[in-house]
Amino acid sequence: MTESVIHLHPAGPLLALVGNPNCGKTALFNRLTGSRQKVANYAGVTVERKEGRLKTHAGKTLRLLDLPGTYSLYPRSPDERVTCDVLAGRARGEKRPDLVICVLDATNLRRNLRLVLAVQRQGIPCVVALNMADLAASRGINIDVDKLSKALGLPVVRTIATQGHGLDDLRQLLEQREQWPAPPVPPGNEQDGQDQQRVNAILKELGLDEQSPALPSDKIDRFVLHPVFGPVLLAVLLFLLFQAVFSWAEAPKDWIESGVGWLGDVVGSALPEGLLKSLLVDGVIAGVGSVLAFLPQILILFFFILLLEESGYLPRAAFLLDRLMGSVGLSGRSFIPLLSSFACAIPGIMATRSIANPRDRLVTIMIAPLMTCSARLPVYALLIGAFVPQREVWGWFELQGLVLFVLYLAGIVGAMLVAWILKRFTSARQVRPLMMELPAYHLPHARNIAIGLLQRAEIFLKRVGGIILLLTLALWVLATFPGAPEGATGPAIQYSFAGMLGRGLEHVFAPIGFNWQISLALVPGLAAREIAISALGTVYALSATGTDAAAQALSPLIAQSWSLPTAFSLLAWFVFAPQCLATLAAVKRETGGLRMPLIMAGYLFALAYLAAFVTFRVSSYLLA
Ligand SMILES: Nc1nc2c(ncn2[C@@H]2O[C@H](COP(=O)(O)OP(=O)(O)OP(=O)(O)O)[C@@H](O)[C@H]2O)c(=O)[nH]1
Ligand SMILES: [Mg+2]
Repeated sequence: MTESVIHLHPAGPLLALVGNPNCGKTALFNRLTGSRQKVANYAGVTVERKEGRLKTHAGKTLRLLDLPGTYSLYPRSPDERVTCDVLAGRARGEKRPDLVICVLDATNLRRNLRLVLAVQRQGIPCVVALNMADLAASRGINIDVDKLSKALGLPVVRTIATQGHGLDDLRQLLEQREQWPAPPVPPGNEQDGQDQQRVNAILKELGLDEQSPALPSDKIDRFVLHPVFGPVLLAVLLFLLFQAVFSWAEAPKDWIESGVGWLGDVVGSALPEGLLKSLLVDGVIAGVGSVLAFLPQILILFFFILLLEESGYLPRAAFLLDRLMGSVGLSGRSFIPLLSSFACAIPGIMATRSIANPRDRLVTIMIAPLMTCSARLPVYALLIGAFVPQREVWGWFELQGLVLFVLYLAGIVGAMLVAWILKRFTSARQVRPLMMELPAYHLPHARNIAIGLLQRAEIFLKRVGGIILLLTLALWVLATFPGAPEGATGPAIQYSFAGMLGRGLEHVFAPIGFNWQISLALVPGLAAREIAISALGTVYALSATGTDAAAQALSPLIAQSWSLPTAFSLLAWFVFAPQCLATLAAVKRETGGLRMPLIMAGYLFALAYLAAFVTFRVSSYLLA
């Protein structure tokens, strides 16, 4: 079937930011449009085109595109392809840009200028933003803007995107269409070596052709990338992270829990016995409130992730792990997508677009959900809080943090095993050296970290107030109706739809030690992992007999009613189970079909059941 596409472009000129990875395009984009797209100190942060609007002083609106970074216009990976397609006018539903803003990293003109020449050759009007002017100056690189402008035949503006310097000049340039020059087209083509000669000539003219001196970053790297100290440092960093997730979160978590408990008491005693009270106390407060308590832990996790991202450490870690990942048929390239998956598998799966090799990309997508995403954290924290005693081992390790570390490790080891097995089934990988840029180290800006944390809190609270609330309420309805028959003895929930469903599922899950409450909570938990917690909160609140039906903290409740093997088995289940529909949808989008998400769901469920079964049996035997 042939397909015809009608392009409907919004009116007005279209501008696009183009440049090498990590030169500050998104930082500029955010400043110019007031957006809050992700900025971080490694190559390959932006992997799709993002549109923003820029208001001119005259009141006109210009559309501005932020694009993935690229080294050349010969794309090697799906993210680079996005940029090349936009420049060639091949992007779906998008016209060719009317103006390209070439963003240059002033500290590395040699590499950055080549892309400018390639863009010029596309024949699109072009202006240059000479970004990272502060870093260049601090390294003693002085660039004569007028000379550069003359040499290229293009207007050049010096900018510092992080501080907003030079943006007024840039805006002025963007506002006056008359000033957008059709670029002089350089001779030859991108690959015939002429460009490199021209770049050399330009650098010579600017007096920048000598080697740059050793940088502070290089000195730091001698330690960070050291074959022995490097991995030790990485292990220590990760280990500290998990310790902090428990020890720092303790106090704020207690506050939230007692706040939720207090609210439950107040609402419970203010309302008369009845459906409304049950809805608010058992459904909203006991259910959703039990998830809310995990906000501090999530923020601490993200605090560390943001620090790693902003400092420039991430690509170094990728470098350190390249060998290790090579042994299971992956490369260090997969490290950043996998690490992003600790936040959430979806951006992780998107980030695989920067992997050039299609097979590596697919394998990385398939194992990304095994990385412990932040939605698992509440589940782990709940069970660890309930079953693992708070005490120190070997002097100063918190046992709870240690168990959490082991759970994260289990996910990683599982992922590596799966990658290794997939290697057996797919054609051999050509071994290529890892080519990855190591950006200069930055001290993370407190403001950026604060904004990042606020965004995370917002995402979490929106989830709590959105899908988690919705599904918990749906569960409350199912667990409340139909009511108990005359003369019933047990709590009403046993006679409800949810009770019946739970009892039915219990047959499936009994071999791995799950009771009917857990089996039931896993159903809404398919949509998102934390919902299993709010569902347990509601189910236990509704199961509570007697008069003290006020919202009780979930943790002591399950500590009383579950056996230790059941808790371990549920943890093992959550390490593997694909309890997240949004991830499967993302896999469908990125692989272009239902095949991969179905295979993924199948293998993950099988693995989860197996792991939970073994865990349950072995721990029951050992603890008997
Ligand atoms: N010192 C300094 N840092 C900057 C400047 N502009 C951006 N940065 C930092 O450089 C890093 C990369 O910025 P991004 O905006 O994410 O870069 P990008 O070009 O969008 O990168 P990709 O999306 O990976 O292609 C971040 O850590 C920014 O904070 C600047 O002018 N000066
Ligand atoms: Mg970007």
